[in-house]
Amino acid sequence: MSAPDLPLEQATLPVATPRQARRELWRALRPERLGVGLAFAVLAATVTAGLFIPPALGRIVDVAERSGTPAELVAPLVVITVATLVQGVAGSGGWYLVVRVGEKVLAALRERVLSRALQLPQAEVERSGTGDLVSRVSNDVDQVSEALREAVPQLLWAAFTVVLTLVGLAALDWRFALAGLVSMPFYVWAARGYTVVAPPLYTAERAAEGVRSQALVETLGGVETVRAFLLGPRHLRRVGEASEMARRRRIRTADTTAWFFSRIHLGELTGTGSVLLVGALLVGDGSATLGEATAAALYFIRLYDPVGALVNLLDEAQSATASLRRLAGILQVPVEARAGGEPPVAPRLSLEGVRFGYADGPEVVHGVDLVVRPGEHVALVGSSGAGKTTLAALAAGIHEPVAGRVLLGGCPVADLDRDVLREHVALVTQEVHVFAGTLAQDLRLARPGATDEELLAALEVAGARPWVDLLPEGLSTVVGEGGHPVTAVQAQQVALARLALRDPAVAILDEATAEAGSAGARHLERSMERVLEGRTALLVAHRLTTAAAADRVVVLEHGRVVEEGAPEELAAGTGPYAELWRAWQAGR
Ligand SMILES: Nc1ncnc2c1ncn2[C@@H]1O[C@H](COP(=O)(O)OP(=O)(O)OP(=O)(O)O)[C@@H](O)[C@H]1O
Repeated sequence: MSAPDLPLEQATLPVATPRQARRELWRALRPERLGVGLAFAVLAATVTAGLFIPPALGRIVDVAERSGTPAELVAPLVVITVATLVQGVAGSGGWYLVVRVGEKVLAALRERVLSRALQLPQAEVERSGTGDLVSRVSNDVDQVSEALREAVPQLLWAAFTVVLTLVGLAALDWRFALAGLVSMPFYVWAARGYTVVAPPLYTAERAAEGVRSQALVETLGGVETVRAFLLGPRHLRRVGEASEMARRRRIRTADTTAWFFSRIHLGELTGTGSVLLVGALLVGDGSATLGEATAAALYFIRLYDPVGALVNLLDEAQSATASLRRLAGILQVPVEARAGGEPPVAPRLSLEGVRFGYADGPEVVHGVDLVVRPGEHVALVGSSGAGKTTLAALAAGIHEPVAGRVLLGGCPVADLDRDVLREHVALVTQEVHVFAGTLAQDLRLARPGATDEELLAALEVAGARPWVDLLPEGLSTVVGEGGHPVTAVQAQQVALARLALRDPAVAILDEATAEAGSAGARHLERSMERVLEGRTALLVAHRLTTAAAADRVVVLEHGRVVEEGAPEELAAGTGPYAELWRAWQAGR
């Protein structure tokens, strides 16, 4: 395997524009607008209750200054107690409501992103690498979810507090509000600089994280090949370079954040100084009491926390926005527009002049013509790398040809709705997967409504009954990862049983007999024959006994059909198949 060095800035999936991201967020928020309204109302009530506390404290100062009676303290103390209680109760209620709505919105968004991720055109995933996709559905979802849980409730609380506290200051005396506003230019200066500078930094940071994930996935996913070809140092270097880039970008964003905070502190200093100065002047000329000046200073100090939180949140919001744009980016990738098309009438599969290449790589299938007639079993044979698996994926509509057409019953597969296509054509790849869960759940993935009897019948056809009947809890046995272990042959049989349940007219099978051992392989061959009976089938035959049982054999070499015909005729001839057949016989 040649492992060309990947450029660190490789193509990744698209990132949505801020507008597209807002549209996606709004789409997820819309069904929850009642909840959002209620949460807003409760949060506003909480903040309003808090506004009563500084003037009540101011009143206490005034009473103390003129040595008033203890009875005069009762009213302000009651106000403080009630306001504190309301703040506590309504505050936690509002918080709960916001978090609840946030979770619902996040769930809706995550579901849409995941379902779109599963529909992404294979070519797009090949081009951008699975690491980027994994990083988006893990890191970026985490980032947005953290923001919705923490940042959004705080952001709302902070915004309400700032606005309503300024109203409170103005209610005491408009000059206090004016003094408080002196700090604003510093905040705006900080915030504007940050909102302009930070977004590209965060986007770049996330992109570097995506590249690092990709490098890790490639190294760990292909660990055996990496070891076998002594590619460790090269992969380590690549992971190291990607990590270094992610680290450098993280530090750059952290530096920007530190700058931002220093401007905020300048704002706090100026604002508090101005309010105290105005307070002193107003008390001096008798237009305000000492208590009112105290209340004004308390009001302004109350702003520290929310403004600080806004700063923090601006930081988190920027970061979450970058993640949201990456998630929404997945939603912007057009899924192949399949108009629906007329469902195919006959299970006839034809490939006409099909050409294909992976991502930006060279062409690996060079103009293949192939017809599988209804009910016919055609075996694809050829040496490793000839293009058999690729051709099977093209026939199943997983890849789209760059030229030529794949037709099902005369209808171009590219025009067929995916669900219609899957109903008619099923693909069983070499990498069969037994999903964690009970055996029945695993099988019902193919046909959700199937009864236990139907499941058992399908297992019977796939030749799996002998071992399934011995399972401790039969169909309810948990199989796969963390459950009852299944062998490679058993996993294949489960896949074949799923195929029988799905009951497609056309089956495309990439035979995985390589690791099965010869006894297991013979077992599977019989299972396969039974499952394929009556169906149109295209088989990637790694074992020539499978090819010998087919109606027709197509020999592929270097992405081209070099020979085709009935297996016994070809075996008796002198062409490439006869050569493969003799080598196979000799090697048995
Ligand atoms: N995901 C991929 N990305 C890039 N190139 C690929 C990919 N999969 C296969 N190829 C290349 O396409 C060509 C055909 O490969 P393919 O797997 O279809 O051959 P095959 O005949 O099925 O081989 P095998 O019998 O070993 O499975 C090979 O040159 C291979 O390196």
